[in-house]
Amino acid sequence: MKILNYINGEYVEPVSKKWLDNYNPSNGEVYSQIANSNSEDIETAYQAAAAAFPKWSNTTIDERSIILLKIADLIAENLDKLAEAEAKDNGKPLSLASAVDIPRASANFRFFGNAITQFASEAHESVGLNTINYTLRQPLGVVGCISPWNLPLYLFTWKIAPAIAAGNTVVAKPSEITPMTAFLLGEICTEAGLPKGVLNIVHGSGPSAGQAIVEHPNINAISFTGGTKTGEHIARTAGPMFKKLSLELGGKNPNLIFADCNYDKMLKETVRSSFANQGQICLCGSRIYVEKPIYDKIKKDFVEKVKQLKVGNPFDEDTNLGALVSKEHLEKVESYIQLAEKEGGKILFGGNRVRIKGLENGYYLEPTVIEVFDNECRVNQEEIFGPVVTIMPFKTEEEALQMANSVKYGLSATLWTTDLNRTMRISKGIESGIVWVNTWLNRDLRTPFGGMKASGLGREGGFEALKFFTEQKNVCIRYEGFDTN
Ligand SMILES: NC(=O)C1=CN([C@@H]2O[C@H](COP(=O)(O)OP(=O)(O)OC[C@H]3O[C@@H](n4cnc5c(N)ncnc54)[C@H](O)[C@@H]3O)[C@@H](O)[C@H]2O)C=CC1
Ligand SMILES: O=C(O)/C=C/C=C(\O)C(=O)O
Repeated sequence: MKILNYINGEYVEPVSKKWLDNYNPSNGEVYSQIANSNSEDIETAYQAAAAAFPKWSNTTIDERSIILLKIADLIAENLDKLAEAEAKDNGKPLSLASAVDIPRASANFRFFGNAITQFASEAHESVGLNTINYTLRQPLGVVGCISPWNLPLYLFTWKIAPAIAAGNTVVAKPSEITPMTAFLLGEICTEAGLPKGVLNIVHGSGPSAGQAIVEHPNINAISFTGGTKTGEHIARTAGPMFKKLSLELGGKNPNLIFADCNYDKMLKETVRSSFANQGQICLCGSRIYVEKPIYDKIKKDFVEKVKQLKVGNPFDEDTNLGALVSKEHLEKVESYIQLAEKEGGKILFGGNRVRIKGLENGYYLEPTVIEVFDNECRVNQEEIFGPVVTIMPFKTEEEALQMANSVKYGLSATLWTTDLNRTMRISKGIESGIVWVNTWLNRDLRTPFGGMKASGLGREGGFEALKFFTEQKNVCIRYEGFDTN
């Protein structure tokens, strides 16, 4: 099977006629071919997007909204097909793709289809000066959206939906590691009546297709989610071109657990925040810090719960962890487990590959819990992005906050306590864009979403995303007033 580009409303082969292998992580086999696009394909996609822009940017808000809501409906109607495609392409449990990834992709279109009808700009009357200022919020033109492999359709649509809702036209590239659901989205957009050229989906590698989007002189903004190193590289290219940039990058998120927490709830959610999606979510709580009096108890109970997780075929109903996304990624995660041992960490559970009968070449790894004794060790500082968590105790609130903040990242943090004053103090002091208290990955799509420090630039979500995808223009009008004499 061939994964083709979707340009100007048509599925087309890449100009080079070259292809990349697409792997099924659950068995390590190549099961389709991906268009290996280059700058020529990006130029074709750009031309289609540029041609569509004048009409789309003048399409009424109602019409845009109706089309976005239709796309949302069609994603929901195709839930089973899309969830199966996602599980096969990514290795994640089908149950997760069905309950989280695909419903959220639909929700992204529904949310921005509705949000655009409520988006407004400001006016400032200069009283006594016969002057009124009003601020236009105009679409940027052709914009680039580049997304990663961990939540493929979920994050692809999280960018595309606000971009087109705001009247832009788009050249988008999903990850070459998980292109399948973005490929399927093309036909859904056609069926929903999205005019040709409004969304162009180009497949291919980061250094070729991705780089060509970022370098294109007339693609005016880049919305990117992915690794921090790639984000840095994109910023170096796009910054001097004065492109608008939204960067949602890596995390090394602390999970601070205090003795006064609701213990059972905390334990259940901490297992989820550690290992959901095989730990491949930038928001996973990969550093667990526990207040000393309950440290030994949590360590024991947490490990007991983790032992019960089933690593297995993504298509089995009782699978909790599926396969990691690629062989390279599996090896990267394993290298951190080896490093942990060298650094003096203690593997409390896991650390080994799992062989699944009939799927022996799949990329399976045990959920792994590592006790660390030095917050500065590399496994506690660097993003692993896999089913690996560290755990260590703290004595005081000040120490917990200091350890939580002493990494280069600042995406999210989770706090478990029933003390309101402590909640307020820590939420204020913590260096992260998102703080969850007694919950995790609890998402209201209206809220600003993104990180500080090396976790990125700007915020997605709600009106923040619509603001990102529009340019403000202030119009100042002096008028003749009434003669008051
Ligand atoms: N949301 C997150 O926080 C994510 C973090 N990561 C982290 O990044 C590490 C590397 O994973 P990768 O798959 O290599 O992610 P990546 O950051 O390289 O890939 C994300 C997207 O960027 C594209 N890309 C790569 N190089 C590009 C370039 N020069 N110009 C434009 N686009 C480019 C890729 O094709 C993909 O669509 C992971 O091990 C993980 O630690 C990976 C995926 C998501
Ligand atoms: O918007 C969300 O709910 C989650 C986003 C997650 C990522 O951006 C990620 O894991 O990269």
